[in-house]
Amino acid sequence: RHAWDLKGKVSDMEDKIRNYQTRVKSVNQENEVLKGSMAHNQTKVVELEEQLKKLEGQIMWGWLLPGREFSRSRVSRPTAASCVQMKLSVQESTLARLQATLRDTEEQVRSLTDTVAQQSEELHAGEMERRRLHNTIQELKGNIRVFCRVRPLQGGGLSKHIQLAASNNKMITLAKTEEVSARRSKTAETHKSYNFSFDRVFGPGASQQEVFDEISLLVQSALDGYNVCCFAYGQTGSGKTFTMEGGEFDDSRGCIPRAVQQVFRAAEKLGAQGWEFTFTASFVEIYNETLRDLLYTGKGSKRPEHEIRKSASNEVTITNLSYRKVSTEDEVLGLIALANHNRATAQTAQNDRSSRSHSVFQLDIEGVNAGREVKCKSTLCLVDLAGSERMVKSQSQGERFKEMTAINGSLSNLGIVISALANKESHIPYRNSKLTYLLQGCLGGNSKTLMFVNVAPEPDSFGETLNSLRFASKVNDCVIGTASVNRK
Ligand SMILES: Nc1ncnc2c1ncn2[C@@H]1O[C@H](COP(=O)(O)OP(=O)(O)OP(=O)(O)O)[C@@H](O)[C@H]1O
Repeated sequence: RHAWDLKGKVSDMEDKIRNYQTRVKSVNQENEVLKGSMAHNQTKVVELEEQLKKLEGQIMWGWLLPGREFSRSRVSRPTAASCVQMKLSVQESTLARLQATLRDTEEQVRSLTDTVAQQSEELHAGEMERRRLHNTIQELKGNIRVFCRVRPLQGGGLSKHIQLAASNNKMITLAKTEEVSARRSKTAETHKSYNFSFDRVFGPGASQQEVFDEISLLVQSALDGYNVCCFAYGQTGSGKTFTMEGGEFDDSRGCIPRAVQQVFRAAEKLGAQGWEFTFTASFVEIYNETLRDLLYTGKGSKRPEHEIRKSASNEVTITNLSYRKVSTEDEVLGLIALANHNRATAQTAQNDRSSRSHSVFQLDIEGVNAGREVKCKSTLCLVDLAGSERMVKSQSQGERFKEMTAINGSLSNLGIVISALANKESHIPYRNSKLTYLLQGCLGGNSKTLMFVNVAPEPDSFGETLNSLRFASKVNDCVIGTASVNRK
C-alpha cells in the first residue's frame, strides 16, 4: 500500500482483525472440545484404576485362599485348583490389558494438557495482536475524532437550512437566504452557505445503536488500556443528554449505558483468558466552577466540598468524592439512576440547572492477567457538557451572567487546550478551568478523544448551530499525538 492510502490500510487491518477473531473463535471451540475429551479421559482413568484395584484384590484373594469358593462343592480339589488357576490367568491378562490402556490414557491426558497449554498461549498472543491491530486502526482514524449529530425536528424531518451529503455521511451544509436592502429602497436576496466536514455526520434518522456502533471501537480501546474521553457539545436542547444517556427504552439507551454494557461483557469474555478486571465509577457535576458529587448519599447539609488533586504519578483525583467499586452492569446503572436523582433534586432548586452544568461520568478500569504478569489501567470518561449558547443571545444578568461566564470560559478553554495539544505547545492550560483540569488525564497524548457536536435543526437556532459547527471543526482540525497504552 502507498503511505497515503490510509483507507486501504484501515481495511487491511480490519481484515486482519477479522481473521484473528475467527481464529480465536475456532481455537476457543477446539479448546472446549479438548477440555471435554480430557475430562472424559480423566473419568476413564479413575474408572480403570478402580477396576484395577478390584482385580488386584480378587487376585490376592485367589492366592491367599485358593479354592475357598469351591470348598463346599462337589468338584474335586485338583479340578477346583485348575479352575482357579485359569481364572487367575484370565484376570492377570485382563489386568495387563487394563494397565496398558491406563498407560495410553495417561499419555493422551498428558498430550491434551500440552495442547491446551499451547492453545491458551496462542490465544493470549492472538489477544495481544488484536489489541495492537485495533489500536493501529484507531490511530489511523485519528486520536481525536468529531461526530456531528442533527436532532429531528419536533414534527419530524430535516429543516431546509441544513443539508447532509447523501454520498459519504461526512458533510453538513448550513444555508441561509437573507433579504438585504439594495438601492432605491429595493431589496435583494443573498444566499450564504457554510460547509463543514467531520469524521461522521448523523442525520435525524440515525438510531442510538448506529451512533454507538461508531464509538464502540473506542470503548474497546479503554479495556485495552487507553484513556478514552467522549463528550457532547452543543446548545441547550440540541440532543446532548439524549446522545449520552438516552431514553428509558432499550433501543433509546444512549452511549453511557451501552458503553457500560460493552465493557462488562468484554471483561467477562477476557476472564476466560486469565484477565481479571476491577472497575471504579464516579459521577461529578461542574456548576459555576464548583464540583458536586452526583453519587453523594449523605445529608444535604453535610455535603463536603471538593478539590481536584494531582498525584505524583499524574493521576487526577477529587477530594471527598464517592469512588464506587462496581462489578456488574446493573450496579453502574443503579449509580447512573442515583446521579439523575441527585441532579433532579438540584434542578428543582434551580430551574434548568442541568443545561448549565457539565456532568462527567468516569469509569476507572484496571486489568490484571496474573498468569502472564500483564497489567493495564485506563479511564473511560463520558461527558455531557453545558449548553454552549453565547452570552449575547441569552442577555444574561446577575446569577445568569455568572453562569454563562463560567460555561463560556470552560468551553472555550476546552477548545484552547485541544488546540494547544495539537500544536504540541510546551504549556497546556489545563488549570484554567475545572473541566479541563479534571479531564487532563483523558485529553491529550495518552488518550483517545471523541467529540459529538449536537445540532438543533430549528431555523431560529441557525446562529448557534453555525457557532457550534465552527468550534467543532476547529477541534476536528487538531491532530493529537499517538496514544500510549497504560500497560506494565
Ligand atoms: N436524536 C434524537 N431523536 C429523538 N429525540 C431526540 C434526539 N435528540 C434529542 N431528542 C429530544 O430532544 C429533546 C432535547 O434533547 P436533550 O435534552 O438531549 O438536549 P440537551 O442538549 O441535552 O439539552 P440540555 O443542554 O438542556 O441538557 C429531548 O426531549 C430529547 O428526548
